[in-house]
Amino acid sequence: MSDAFSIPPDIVCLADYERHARGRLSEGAWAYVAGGAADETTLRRNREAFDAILLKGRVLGDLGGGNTRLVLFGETYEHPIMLAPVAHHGLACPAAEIATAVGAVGARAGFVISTEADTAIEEIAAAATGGNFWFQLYIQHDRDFTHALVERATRAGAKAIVLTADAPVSGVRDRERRAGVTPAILRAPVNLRDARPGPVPRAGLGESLIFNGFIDSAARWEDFARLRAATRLPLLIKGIMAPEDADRAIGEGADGIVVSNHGGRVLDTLPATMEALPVIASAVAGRVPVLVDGGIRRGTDVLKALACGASAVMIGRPYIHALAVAGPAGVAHAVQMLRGEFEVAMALTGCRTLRDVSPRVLWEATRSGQAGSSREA
Ligand SMILES: Cc1cc2nc3c(=O)[nH]c(=O)nc-3n(C[C@H](O)[C@H](O)[C@H](O)COP(=O)(O)O)c2cc1C
Ligand SMILES: CC(C)CC(=O)C(=O)O
Repeated sequence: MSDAFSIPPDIVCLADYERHARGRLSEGAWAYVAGGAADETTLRRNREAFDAILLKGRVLGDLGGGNTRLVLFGETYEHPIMLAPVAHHGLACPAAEIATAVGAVGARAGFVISTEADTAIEEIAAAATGGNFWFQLYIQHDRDFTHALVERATRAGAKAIVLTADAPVSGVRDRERRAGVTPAILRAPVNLRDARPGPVPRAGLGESLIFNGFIDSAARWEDFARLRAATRLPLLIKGIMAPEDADRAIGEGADGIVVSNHGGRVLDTLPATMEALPVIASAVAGRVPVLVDGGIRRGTDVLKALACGASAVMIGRPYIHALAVAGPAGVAHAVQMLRGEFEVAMALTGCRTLRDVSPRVLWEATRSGQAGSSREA
């Protein structure tokens, strides 16, 4: 019998964690974690886009002394794989974000704590000692509280703030509704306990719910400007899917952007992030680091993302699966496997360090758009 913290022996890749996790989570929790918006077109596409890109194998290069190290916002990371902000780790593991933080430190992975974490920021920070964590921000109706939250994360040692901008309203979550998921399956977000609640939007038959309530308190560019003025930490915007928004983000003082469609969970029929990345990286043209997430499941995906202009990648669902199956050891193991696969992919495409990763590792005919990596020669 395996207990919660032992790694099942048949796990050799991230898909194996997914298979095991499905058997461990309730039907509702599975629908919440695995699901995407509406018909899940974007969710599927995130994967398909990676598979459509082919690599160019290279031989007999001198790869001695290689490594996967990078510097991001002044901090050194051993590899470019980070844990994306994911709400409510308590769904997957009783120790919630504490377990994730321990696993992240073990695997030397940067960890982005969600605003909707199930654990106090300070407690997660204590568990993350020795590693780097960032804080993901959802701007709350109560703007003063929002700024106090950023201040808290800063005091706790966050190395960057990631403003998630792509979910001002919730996506159309058919899978969750079919599974009968209600907010009751989630713990109340502990870090938001002291926020002044906004008005509860209500709409009668024939009235607009979104435009009669939700959208009024949604974050805007003015909020970003206020945040920019209030924090000295590196500030990134997550959820950029248009080159125009990337350009504006940089113009407004963003230190980095995350090309993300929220794992296909918000607006269905957005392109895959790997379809958008080359276009956006080209518009950014090396002015700030570009990160990407969505559908990364193999080391070859990490290589493709970096070749298309990303400085680093984030994974979401895969580490939640690992957390559900094997707690902190699972998180560390999942990242370690992905990093190992990435190193194999680097070696077999002739890359000694991340500087060598460029569009040249991609088979020409399968490259979409033009990548604008600052590493490109
Ligand atoms: C269960 C779940 C909860 C999420 N919660 C958040 C969140 O609180 N904040 C956020 O910015 N993104 C959130 N995301 C999106 C992730 O940060 C990330 O963009 C996405 O999971 C990447 O795709 P992947 O799961 O295919 O790796 C969540 C994703 C999942 C699956
Ligand atoms: C609590 C939610 C807003 C978290 C989220 O971003 C998601 O479920 O995708």
